[in-house]
Amino acid sequence: MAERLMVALDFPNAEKARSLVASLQGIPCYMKVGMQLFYAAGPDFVRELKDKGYSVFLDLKMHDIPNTVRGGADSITRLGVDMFNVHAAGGTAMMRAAREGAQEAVEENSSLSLPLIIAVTQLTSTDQRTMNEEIGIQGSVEAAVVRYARLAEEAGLHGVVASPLEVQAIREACGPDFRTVTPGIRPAGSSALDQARILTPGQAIAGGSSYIVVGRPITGAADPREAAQHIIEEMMNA
Ligand SMILES: O=C(O)c1cc(=O)[nH]c(=O)n1[C@@H]1O[C@H](COP(=O)(O)O)[C@@H](O)[C@H]1O
Repeated sequence: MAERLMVALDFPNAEKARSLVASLQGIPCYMKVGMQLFYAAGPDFVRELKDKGYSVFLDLKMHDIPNTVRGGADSITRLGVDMFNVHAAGGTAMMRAAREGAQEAVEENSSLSLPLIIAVTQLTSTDQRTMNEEIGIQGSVEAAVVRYARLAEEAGLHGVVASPLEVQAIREACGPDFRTVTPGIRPAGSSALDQARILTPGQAIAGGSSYIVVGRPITGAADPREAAQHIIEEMMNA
């Protein structure tokens, strides 16, 4: 079950991230490297995690013209990561380009395997009002997420990032093999902070999430190891 927990290493430097990783030693969770850590510590830290045996999700949320995303996906795949993401809002041509870039890297290097390529739908910090009034997408968040999920599937991607609240609708639209990666996870009693569409770890797993992404409830805990173990227990009992 711990393999379905992705810990978001949102830290300003390698030293702080390394210390959190050390505190979780022996727990076979996925490690997620996002913009803050990657822009500071770069590819070397990703390789360090791979050398330690971790599965790595490189969360850089690419959103650019297809040619640029194809190149980005090629470079990311050469780092040997297990998963990376792009924004579904970039459209199917961009998502296809991400897949092609990753495939080209694998074809040129037989030691690599194709990473899971995942499309971000609506950020879990976005609520209904923001989506309708600011972003300008009408209808429910669930409908918008499902529409993006269908586009991602059509483009040959392996799954989506969404809130656990939308997992059932995504599964109905895209089937059981299509991965759902769900941030917006808050253990009972912990603060939502900037997240808008949240569920507990147990609710997310019971609802069918393939992976749950957890950052501050672990990284900001007084005892991160205990917090992670608690979450894994809750996942197992779900
Ligand atoms: O792609 C992501 O990982 C992501 C997408 C999304 O819609 N919402 C979201 O919170 N995330 C990431 O998931 C993590 C959630 O962290 P916490 O809110 O601290 O648990 C952060 O690293 C976010 O960048």
